Order: sequence, then C-alpha cells, then structure tokens
Amino acid sequence: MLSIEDLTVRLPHTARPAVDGLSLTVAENETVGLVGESGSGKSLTSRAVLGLLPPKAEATGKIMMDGADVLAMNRAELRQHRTRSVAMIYQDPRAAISPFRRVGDFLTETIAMDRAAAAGLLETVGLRESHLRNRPHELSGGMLQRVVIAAALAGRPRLLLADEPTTALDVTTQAEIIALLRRLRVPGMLFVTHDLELAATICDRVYVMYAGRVMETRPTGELFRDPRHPYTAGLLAATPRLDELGTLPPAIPGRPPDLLAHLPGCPFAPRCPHVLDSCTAGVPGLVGGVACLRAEELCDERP
Ligand SMILES: Nc1ncnc2c1ncn2[C@@H]1O[C@H](COP(=O)(O)OP(=O)(O)OP(=O)(O)O)[C@@H](O)[C@H]1O
Repeated sequence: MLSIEDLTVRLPHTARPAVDGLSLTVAENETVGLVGESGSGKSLTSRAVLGLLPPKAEATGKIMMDGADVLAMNRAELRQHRTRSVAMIYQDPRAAISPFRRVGDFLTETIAMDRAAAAGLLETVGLRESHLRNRPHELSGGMLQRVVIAAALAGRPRLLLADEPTTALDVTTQAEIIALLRRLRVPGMLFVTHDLELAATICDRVYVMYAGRVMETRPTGELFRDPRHPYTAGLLAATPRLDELGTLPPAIPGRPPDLLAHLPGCPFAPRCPHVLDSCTAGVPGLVGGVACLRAEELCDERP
C-alpha cells in the first residue's frame, strides 16, 4: 500500500539530511511502527507521506501510495490524496479543532458530511450523537482525540498516519485510544512514537529510526526478544518497566546529534558502547534488518 524508497529530506541551513535514505513499507492490513528519540525524523517522514513538508525542504526519493508517487503529485492530486488516501492524527487534539466550534460543526463543515453521517462516525469512535453539540473545552483530551479520529475516518482513508496520538493523554485514556485504533481496522496504519513499548502493543513490524536513518526493522516480537542494533537494545533497556518500579533504567548516554553535525559512518557511533574505529569509516547498510557492522558478532557473543 505504502512504499517509501530512499527518501531524503534536507532542510535549509543544515549539514546533513533530517531524513537520510529511508525506505519503509506498509502492506495491506498491517500496522507499522516508526520509533525513535526526539529529532530522529519521524514526524518529517509522516508529513512527507501526506505531502506536507516544511517550506524550502528538499525531498528526493519516492513515496508510492497505491502506485502513485506523492512527491510528484500536483495540488489537486494532493488534496485528493489527503482525504481519500491517507489521513493523519496528531499528538494534540486541541490544536486540531478550533475552541469556538461545536464538534458537529467541525465534522460537517471541515469534512463536508451531513449530521447523520457525523453522528454515525461519533458512534464508531465510542462517542454519542449528543456530543455533536459540545465545544472542545467541554470534552476530555481522550474524547477530543476520538473526535479527531472520527474526522480522519470520514474520507475512508486507506492509510492512517498516527503521530504520537496518545502522548498527551493519561495512561488509562492512552490504552482506550490504542484499543480503539486496533478495533477500527483501517486498511493500513503507520504509528509514530518515541515509545518502543507502546509500539509493541499495536504494531506488527517496527522501524527504529535514529538521526534520519533506519537502524533496525523487524517484526515487533523478534525486535523485543532479540534486539540486534545497539541503539534498539539501548532504547529497550531505557524503558521503565512496571515490575521494576522505583529503579530508574539506564538511559543511553549522550544526546542525539543535531542537524548541524556532520556524521561520518554510523550516526549512533558516538553513543554506542560497542563502537570500533571501523564504525565511523562508512555508513552501514541494512543487512537482515539491522544497520550495524557488528550486529552478527554481538549476537554471537550474547549468552
Ligand atoms: N519546520 C522545520 N524547520 C526546521 N527544522 C525542522 C522542522 N521540522 C523538523 N525540523 C528538524 O528536523 C529534525 C527531525 O525532526 P522531526 O520532527 O521529524 O523528528 P521527530 O523524530 O518526529 O521528533 P519529535 O518526536 O521531537 O517530533 C529535527 O532536528 C528537527 O529540529
């Protein structure tokens, strides 16, 4: 359904691309995660799929959605693409709806549907027809995210792009929204999050991204049982676990590089506990879903 091939996005006045040669696919009936720390290029990637890059950003590569290249679409094609083909839900639902408009007006005017259809959609996302009369401040963050999801579903999109859709919500509401997204069964979903654990609850496959590049991509279960890239292993080790409350997990030392840093070789090398001189000599390609020169050797060393 979605096939991104060698996508590179450069922003003005930067030393390296914010998205650097990224390839990714989402097949029919698949939920795919795009996971990484802040600044790794996840949001730019999902915005590129919508054809919504910042002004002056230069994108190369291909973003094929059901056979059509998003990067080559004209305005009319993009409009069609953004309603019928892909829809996006963002982190903050309050930013998506004007505080002065009633839910019903938002759905019927923005999305051009009648009230009966709007009421039907609200029901689909677990709200009632009476919520059509509410203004945003009368609803909780979770209810408002349901309204935004209803709006995203209106054009019956093939692909739902969910960019940190639960990050602004409390844990219980987060679980409800995840359950709703699973239940909706949109034909395909790209789920963007910094939270590897959360990705595991909903995604079939995960792409782990760092400094604009894919570090590791494998089916979710495998990635969790047996992370092969030192970055994935670091992210997993840094995730707080419910059964170990009270102890802080070890964070990956250092910080992700900014876009002004030149990065010869593996971008994770400066933070990697297994770095060798050869790691900075050239950029490692993805082999068996892992972009690490030492992946096999490290795997063999493990107990
Ligand atoms: N409009 C913009 N103008 C300038 N720089 C930008 C813009 N959008 C993103 N960037 C930069 O591009 C890089 C990738 O950003 P992006 O938002 O895609 O990362 P992310 O992984 O989604 O992180 P976060 O979770 O913090 O949003 C960052 O260094 C960011 O500062």
